[in-house]
Amino acid sequence: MSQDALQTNAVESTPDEDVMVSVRDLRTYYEDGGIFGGTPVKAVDGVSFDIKRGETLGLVGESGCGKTTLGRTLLQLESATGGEIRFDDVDITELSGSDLKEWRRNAQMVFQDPDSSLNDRMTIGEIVREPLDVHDWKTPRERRQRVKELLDTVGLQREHYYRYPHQFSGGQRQRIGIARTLTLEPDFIVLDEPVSALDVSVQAEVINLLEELQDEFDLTYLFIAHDLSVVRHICDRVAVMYLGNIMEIGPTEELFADPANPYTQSLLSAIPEPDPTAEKERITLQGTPPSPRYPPAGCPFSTRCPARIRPPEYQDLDKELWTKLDTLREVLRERERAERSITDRIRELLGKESQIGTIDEVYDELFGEYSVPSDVQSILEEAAEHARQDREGEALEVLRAEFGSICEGVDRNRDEADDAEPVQPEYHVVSSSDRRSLCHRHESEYRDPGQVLDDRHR
Ligand SMILES: Nc1ncnc2c1ncn2[C@@H]1O[C@H](COP(=O)(O)OP(=O)(O)OP(=O)(O)O)[C@@H](O)[C@H]1O
Repeated sequence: MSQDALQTNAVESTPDEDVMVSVRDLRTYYEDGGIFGGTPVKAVDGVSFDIKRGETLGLVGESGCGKTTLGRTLLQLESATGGEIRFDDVDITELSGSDLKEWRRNAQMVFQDPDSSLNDRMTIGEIVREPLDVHDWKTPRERRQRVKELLDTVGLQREHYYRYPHQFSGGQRQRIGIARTLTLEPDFIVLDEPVSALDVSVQAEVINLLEELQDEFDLTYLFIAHDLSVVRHICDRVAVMYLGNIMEIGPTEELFADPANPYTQSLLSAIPEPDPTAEKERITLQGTPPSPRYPPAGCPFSTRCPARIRPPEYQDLDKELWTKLDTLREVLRERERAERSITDRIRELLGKESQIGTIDEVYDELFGEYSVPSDVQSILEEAAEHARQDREGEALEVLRAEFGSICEGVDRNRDEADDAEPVQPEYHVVSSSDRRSLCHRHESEYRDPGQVLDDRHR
């Protein structure tokens, strides 16, 4: 591992013989292919973690946070833009040609949707046998024999060899997909939402099968899922992703029982409490996740964080006004990223009012009947001036410089040069089991995120 990787995003740094997969500062960007280069989508934006041999690491987070891209990059189905992926000490991002093909035998993927991942024109036998054919494994007779054994292993029958996918139920089809991934005896499998498309009644059967197979064949899993209760059941450790970053990673039970990161706390607060009298209020997140093409400066969660640190001079600002300022910034971000339609642009050119609504209407709605202190008012005026000229980015910069904190990358202890790099959050060890969380709140001069959220939401 390079020293650089350690410093930029060290999630886990202790060398461990049990480590099978070691990921350091991994980035996967999708370029948009435009002739001018364009701004890439930062689907995975600098993650570091280890997966131990035989364990199941869960990967959770809202839609679009980069889970599938990360899983696909680990298998080299997407190329990494930067960083390292070591499997048993071989950096697989450097492999190509026959070395990559040979390595691929060790690592497979089970997909969410068994309907679209199975070719309806092939028999079950052909589908499961295909990886053996590609790798020219032994004789055709031995291949047939191996496939029949695998059908047995995943709870199907040998006679199913000559049938077609449409003759099977969703759960059976997922078993076929799983049999196919096992053909080349892999060590590592990425399970991408393997039960989300199945009826609840068959989800448990497939989960049980995956657990049995793990024991029988010493498999190591990366388990990608939306359903947090399934993750809690099956995973040894969990990584919580947001906007291409891992916000928290640690042992499952501990992370569910006592989440440290404000994002994990928000995500888990959406799970219904088994005890309806429990006094836990749901944390409702403001706005939508930012575009991974334009992640915010500083902490990736800063635009929505319910525990965001305020600058000292605004510590006592009225909560309602603070929320309105947050809403204004969210509106400006939306306007900044709104792809204005051609008609909109023509209307503007012709001097007609834009459909997005003028910034003055927004201001009126938010602050019209509110008595804003004069120091805040003058900043709002300055921002409005930019926004009226469609310079939302500059308006946002004015607001960030004044109301932003370390969470948004603003370091108030240094003279902010125009080109100063925003301050990035670092990982903090938050438990004796080496659980880590990416949040400035864990620094000693701030109140812990849990305390802040307790005050505000419980
Ligand atoms: N081939 C691609 N080209 C460009 N952008 C992509 C591509 N694949 C994914 N993305 C973008 O990368 C980001 C991460 O997507 P990804 O599918 O990895 O997220 P996810 O967490 O797996 O989402 P979901 O839970 O909905 O499957 C998204 O903004 C997505 O739109």
